[in-house]
Amino acid sequence: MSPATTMADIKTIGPFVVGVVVLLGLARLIEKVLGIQKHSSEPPFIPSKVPYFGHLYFIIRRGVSYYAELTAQYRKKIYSLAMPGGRLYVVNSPEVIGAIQKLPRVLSFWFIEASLTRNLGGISDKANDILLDNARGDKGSNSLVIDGMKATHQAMAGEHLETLTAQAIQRAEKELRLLETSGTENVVDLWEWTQHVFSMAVSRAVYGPNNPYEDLMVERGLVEFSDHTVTFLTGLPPWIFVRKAYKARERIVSAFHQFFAQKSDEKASKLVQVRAKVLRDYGIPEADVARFESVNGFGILLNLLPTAFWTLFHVLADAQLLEVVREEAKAALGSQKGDAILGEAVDLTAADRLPTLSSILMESLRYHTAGAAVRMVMEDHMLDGKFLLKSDNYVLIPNHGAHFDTEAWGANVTEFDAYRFDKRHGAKVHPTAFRGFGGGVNLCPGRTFASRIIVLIVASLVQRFDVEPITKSGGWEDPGRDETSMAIVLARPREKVMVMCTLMWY
Ligand code: HEM
Repeated sequence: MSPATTMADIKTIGPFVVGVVVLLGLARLIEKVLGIQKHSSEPPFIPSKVPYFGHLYFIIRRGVSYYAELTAQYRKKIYSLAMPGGRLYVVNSPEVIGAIQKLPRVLSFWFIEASLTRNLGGISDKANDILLDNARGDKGSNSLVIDGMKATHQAMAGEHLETLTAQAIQRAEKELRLLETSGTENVVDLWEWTQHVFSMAVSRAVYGPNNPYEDLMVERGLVEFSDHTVTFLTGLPPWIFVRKAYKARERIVSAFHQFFAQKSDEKASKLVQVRAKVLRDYGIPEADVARFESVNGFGILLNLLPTAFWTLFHVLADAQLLEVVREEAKAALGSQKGDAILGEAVDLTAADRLPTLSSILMESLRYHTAGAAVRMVMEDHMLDGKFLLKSDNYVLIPNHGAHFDTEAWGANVTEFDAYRFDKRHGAKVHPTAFRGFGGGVNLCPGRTFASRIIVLIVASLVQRFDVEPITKSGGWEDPGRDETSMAIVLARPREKVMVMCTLMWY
């Protein structure tokens, strides 16, 4: 290197280095003045290269992969990250998750659900005050969120579950028939198709004959809206920062305004009726009832769609597995041409006789996990007598930690094992290591409904169609994972999967 080049380098790099040193010094000073007071009993604090702002910066830039990296590097069951305004406790071990699940009121999900609805749904101040009243649980055991959850669990069980399942598969059957009648060979984008079929099936079952999601703009609008969840939650005006998503939300809200104004809820499922009743009993203004329902779309649809996609993809992409599933489907639904039709006559208990498909569904949830559960610490608490959690901070449970824990899942934890959840293959599932449907009191009330319709619809599809990939290699190719959505617990496919569907019976 010549002396001239060295001088030039020093001239350019010099001010940069000075700038970095000044910024680091400033950050250290800010940390000293504004930083949190750490307690020795709190979970160990992970250092950051950049004081005060470092962890926050990497969380915003890298999302869940940042926690995965820290977990691999420090190997802690639970650790703390100091950040502006507080700390984040990150949990990685099924054992600690078990302790957290026993404390739903101290480590609350319901409080978070109540706090987020204002910005997400754009509800009025009056509705927000009612929603937050006793959300901390210090005025007895009733609140809008808790009573709404109780009603939801009841409306998703027993005879209501049967009705929901029957209506969902009948609506899916319409889409399968469309595929049958639009030619013997059809080119389909598998992710687009799966989203449409399952969105129609679930929303028809939930909202009845006047289902607002039958409008394609409303159906697609939910994804546009949910993809900008984080911006909505910041409280920044969405009509300026995420205009398209804001318009999509308002379109959904307006569709639900019309839905309730026309009393379509009276023809909808028990779930819609009881949720609207709880809101009205608590005095929520009618205009806000539609806004609450626009956010409910997140819970009933967004996780279900990628679960259905990955279940279908793994069955189709493995010829041996496909044969096993076809045999199973024949035995469960019947072997005659008409038996795989999901009409009124279909026996819903067939869903319980599809163990390989059910195992593939669960393994899809484990393997493609991308999200995290969040809890608010409502009061200072010594977790399991070992770790002090300070009030008004968040606990984060990135599902990846539990789903890829070698102690819980064994040496093949990084492989997709279709039979991992199949009891006939000796499956023994660790009670808190599987987070696909959450756990404890916050266990997903829609899990049986979602699992049943996915296995029944996939079973019917593979009995009626040959599905071949359209790729250069001619074989199935992994579409990769899109983990950008903060609203869901598993990844969506990153690349398109184009397929040719050929009807088998004609
Ligand atoms: C494959 C589809 C689904 C998946 C993977 C899924 C996943 C989950 C997960 C992981 C949680 C726990 C969240 C946490 O603990 O932080 C949850 C809770 C919930 N899910 Fe689902 N869900 C699915 C379908 C549904 C459906 C169809 C409904 C419709 C009723 C639903 C309604 C709910 C509700 C209301 C909760 C909150 C429960 C509570 O806080 O007590 N889910 N779901």
